[in-house]
Amino acid sequence: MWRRVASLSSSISSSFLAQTASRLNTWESLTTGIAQQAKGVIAPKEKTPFITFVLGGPGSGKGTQCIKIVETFGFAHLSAGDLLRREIASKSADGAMILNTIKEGKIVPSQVTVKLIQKEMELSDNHKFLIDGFPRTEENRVSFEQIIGVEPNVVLFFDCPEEEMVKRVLNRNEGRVDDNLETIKKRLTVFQALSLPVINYYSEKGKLYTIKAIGTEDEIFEQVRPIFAAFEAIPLNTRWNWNISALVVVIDMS
Ligand SMILES: Nc1ncnc2c1ncn2[C@@H]1O[C@H](COP(=O)(O)OP(=O)(O)OP(=O)(O)O)[C@@H](O)[C@H]1O
Ligand SMILES: Nc1ccn([C@H]2C[C@H](O)[C@@H](COP(=O)(O)O)O2)c(=O)n1
Ligand SMILES: [Mg+2]
Repeated sequence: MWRRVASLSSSISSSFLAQTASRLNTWESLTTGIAQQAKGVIAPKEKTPFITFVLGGPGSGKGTQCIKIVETFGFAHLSAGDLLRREIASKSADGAMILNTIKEGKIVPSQVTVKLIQKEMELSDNHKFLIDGFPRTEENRVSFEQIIGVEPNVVLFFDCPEEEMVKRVLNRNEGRVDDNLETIKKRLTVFQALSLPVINYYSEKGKLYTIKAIGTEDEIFEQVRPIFAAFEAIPLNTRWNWNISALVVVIDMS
């Protein structure tokens, strides 16, 4: 089990180390569910998680492209909207509140959504996550950082004209309660007001990859493919989080 974190460089700031140690501890806590399933045998995650946030307006093609990324690059796909819809279907305590929020085109309180994402991450054997439709707001973003304790490695933004998004959503035909003109208008307003600031935040951090989300599904995927191919090409020992692997030694005390 991972127990201690030791510095290789005296020039590393204590706050950096505290942040790094906190991230490792959080990832260790994410393994708890798996460890419990393994009947007391503690099984640490062997790899640092690689997190991709998938952003874009309603109908921009996030879910469609996530399926292709999963097929090609082996990510686990966690759709925030699907997790919320599952809560509604299971008639959980939050189900009615979530249904009303989605019908109104509004955003569900962050703690509810982040807890659902956290549970899925804990249960997954994968370490590469596509988190689709999240974070939709600054509150979502901060809540994820506080509860999960990690930041995304990559943020994809599917940039699509509004008329095209409306057309796609109205043609989707999956029986979604929010696929109607009235709710779509509200969702587009929420996207402009609350989601664009998150996209700008990641742009300033240098993590944003903007995809022109018009054309065929395959044409769009050809813009997505090189982003992940580039990460695949990075050598294993430096791939996921160079600052952690380069500066910190984790001593195995098991
Ligand atoms: N490039 C494309 N051209 C035409 N239609 C597309 C394209 N990509 C996806 N679609 C279709 O548009 C609809 C919306 O796509 P999708 O569900 O992937 O969007 P989304 O971004 O996940 O939307 P939401 O945020 O509402 O979940 C679907 O019916 C899908 O089949
Ligand atoms: N972070 C999120 C993601 C989704 N929701 C709610 C509100 C959305 O309109 C709806 C559908 O999501 P989608 O399937 O389009 O990604 O789910 C939210 O409140 N917070
Ligand atoms: Mg979707």
